[in-house]
Amino acid sequence: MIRYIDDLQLTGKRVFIRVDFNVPLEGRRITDDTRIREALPTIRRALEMGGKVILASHLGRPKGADPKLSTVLVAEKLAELLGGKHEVIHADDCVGDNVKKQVNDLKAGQVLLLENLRFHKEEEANDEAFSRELAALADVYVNDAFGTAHRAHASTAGMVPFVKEKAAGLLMRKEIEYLGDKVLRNPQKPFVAILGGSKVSDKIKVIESLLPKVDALLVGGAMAYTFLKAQGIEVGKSRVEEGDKLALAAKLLDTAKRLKTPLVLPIDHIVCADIDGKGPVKETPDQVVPADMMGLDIGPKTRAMYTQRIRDAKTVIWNGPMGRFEVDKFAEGTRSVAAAMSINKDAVTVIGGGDSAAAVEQMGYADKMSHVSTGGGASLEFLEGQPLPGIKALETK
Ligand SMILES: Nc1ncnc2c1ncn2[C@@H]1O[C@H](COP(=O)(O)OP(=O)(O)O)[C@@H](O)[C@H]1O
Ligand SMILES: O=C(OP(=O)(O)O)[C@H](O)COP(=O)(O)O
Repeated sequence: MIRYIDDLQLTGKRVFIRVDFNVPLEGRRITDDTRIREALPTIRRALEMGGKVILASHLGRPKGADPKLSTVLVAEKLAELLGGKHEVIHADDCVGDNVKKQVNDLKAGQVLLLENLRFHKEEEANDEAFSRELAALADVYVNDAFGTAHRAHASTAGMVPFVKEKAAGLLMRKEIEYLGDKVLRNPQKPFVAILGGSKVSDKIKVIESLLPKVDALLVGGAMAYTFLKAQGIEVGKSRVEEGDKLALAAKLLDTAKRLKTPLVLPIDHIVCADIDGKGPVKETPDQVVPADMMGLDIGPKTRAMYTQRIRDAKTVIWNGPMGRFEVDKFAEGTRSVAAAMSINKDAVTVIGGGDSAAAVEQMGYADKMSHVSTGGGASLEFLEGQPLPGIKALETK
């Protein structure tokens, strides 16, 4: 059983909230603040409940203390997003006497954001002494960092047993509710999964786990070419995972056949000799990619077929773009899937993080989905059916 923040008494208590503020940066600019905005409900709730709020996150993958990856930038953005109603104090470390003093001095309504947890290598090593130091800052532990829940680190797992009370935050609750309850455990039928992106090897477990549950699995992106080649179809210069991945794709096609679950592949493509779309771009009449070309997006017939499947579904989960969407000429497949999902108001529509979440955000469809996960790797591992360490650590008997 997992308790949620609303189940606790927070008045006057030191509430340590593990958030995922690992936001994309360009120099000193945060290019997407979604993860900060998604943590606001939990932060506000903890403040309303009278807690002394301590926030902790990693940012990037620093080797030791790296000023370019200081959470100070995030503190500024957070203060702005809180509408100037709460003072956000930045601590220049995440453990030590200074931080302890800052925690003790916290006043009602103030928020303390700790320095990047990964400035200490002990965070990723899940070191016990470091975990105890973090735990010593808190009366209550709240995990709202779904995006990092697949990591067993000090702040997501190690420290939890050393804090008196523990609970999940509101974002964590939303992620578990959509990805777990509404998709994995109790999907309304027809249930359609759409998988794209580039690597079959990264998504193999998700495909295996979803095949017995879905009514159809639609494949797009570079991954489709590994499946087509495994069936002996000419794919030209398209990106393919060779060797044992072809055998793996063939095995998955067999599994789908045995389960009588349609594993649907593109029936036409947008092709070009150049991955960035320099040179002529063509539509193929069928599944075959010309020898000197690459398949870079699904074609119009495939778009229509996938749109129809999505239109008839009651649950849709999508992970991975349908083509090289970063180049406008190859973005139509990804856009049409996003559009079809956004129009189907009768369905639960869930985007499984990563590139597809970035694509729907960029294309303006994000607020039309039932849920857009804040986790890339985490949502994939969740959909594989694995218990995530950050969620497991919250379980009570
Ligand atoms: N047909 C294709 N050919 C080459 N690259 C592709 C193709 N389809 C998708 N991609 C690229 O795959 C990348 C995403 O792959 P991946 O990392 O597996 O997805 P995700 O991050 O959603 O899990 C994107 O950069 C996209 O441009
Ligand atoms: O951004 C994250 O993962 P994601 O890019 O897979 O969504 C998380 O913050 C985890 O970061 P990590 O992959 O450096 O452990």
